[in-house]
Amino acid sequence: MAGAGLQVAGIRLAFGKAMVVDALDFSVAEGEIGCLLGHSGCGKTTVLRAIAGLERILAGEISLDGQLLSSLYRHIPAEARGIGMVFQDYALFPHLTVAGNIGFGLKGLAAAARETRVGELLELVGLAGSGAKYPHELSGGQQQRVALARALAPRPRLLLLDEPFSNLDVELRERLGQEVRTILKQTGTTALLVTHDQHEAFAVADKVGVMHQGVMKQWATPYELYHEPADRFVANFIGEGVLLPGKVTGPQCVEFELGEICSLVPRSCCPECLGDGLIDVLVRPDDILHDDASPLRATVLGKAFRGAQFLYTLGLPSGHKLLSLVPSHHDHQLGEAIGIRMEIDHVIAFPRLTQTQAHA
Ligand SMILES: Nc1ncnc2c1ncn2[C@@H]1O[C@H](COP(=O)(O)OP(=O)(O)OP(=O)(O)O)[C@@H](O)[C@H]1O
Repeated sequence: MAGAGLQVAGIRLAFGKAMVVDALDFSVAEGEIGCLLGHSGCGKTTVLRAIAGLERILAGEISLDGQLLSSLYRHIPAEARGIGMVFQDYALFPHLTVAGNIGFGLKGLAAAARETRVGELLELVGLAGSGAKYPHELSGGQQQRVALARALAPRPRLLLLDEPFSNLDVELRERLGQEVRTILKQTGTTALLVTHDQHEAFAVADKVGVMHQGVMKQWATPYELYHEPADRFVANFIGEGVLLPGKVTGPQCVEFELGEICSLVPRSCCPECLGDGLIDVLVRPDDILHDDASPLRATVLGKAFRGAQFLYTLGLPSGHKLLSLVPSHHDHQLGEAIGIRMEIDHVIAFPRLTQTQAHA
């Protein structure tokens, strides 16, 4: 169906005189999982609430499956949008059993059909046999599965998940994130997740939007965000890495302290686009390999143990720092000089900021 899924086009939201979100665009195709990712206060929840129909927009449009839900002149009430929600605090009814909670939104169904649907959902979220329990008898992770089942029961056109795992410990968060993705894919549910946790966004979503101060910096797949960040903000926000000063030396080549790389150079860094050819090259920890035979040396300034690997902070002769992921059996001491080699597949670089831009 044309226009199936969620379309958010140029929306603006404000509280009083304070503009919170402006000119925000993105779309989530039918059956796809989208995610809004950003620091606290960047406006993620406000956008989610606008889509749910809990906030009015001042400009732009929100449509679902081709139906206009919100504009300056139109506001379909939340309860008529066919949208399900899962919140951080589960928001289960404590006096209802698990089955009662899941069946809550199915009042229109005959008792037998309701019971069948509740049974399907209990099965789907791995809680078959727990229908007669009360929420307080369940763990946090189980309660969140009940909340998910309750939201999915009426077969919503769109499911919104607001920081759904943030009350859970890290390990469970990761596992439940994977499970929720599997369940949403199994049921073909179109969904939008809000989180400030990058790992969660990458584990659950097909497309992730990085938001900053109410603006969408980039809406892309996790792979593209990591390997083709649209700007410095996204490059710094997603993953780890450092920017090293360099220079464009040809249509496809850049040179910096670690040597010369000739590969596809970002369009914004083409020689004709830059007066002085000065750029900053992004170097990720996985771009730097430890190699004793390499003439390129760096000093170990710091190291963080990550189980299979160490994340080394290395000092270059120029004084610039680098990060490198090194297998953890290479246990070097602070202050030791080690050989390194770069293995950069494609260049991520940004035009060097002028002094005014850098201080803005
Ligand atoms: N009801 C409100 N009245 C006034 N200002 C609000 C209201 N709700 C949110 N804000 C402000 O709008 C901005 C965006 O808030 P929002 O909750 O959308 O951010 P967020 O990215 O979801 O943050 P968090 O991850 O902390 O929930 C913040 O500056 C916040 O203080």
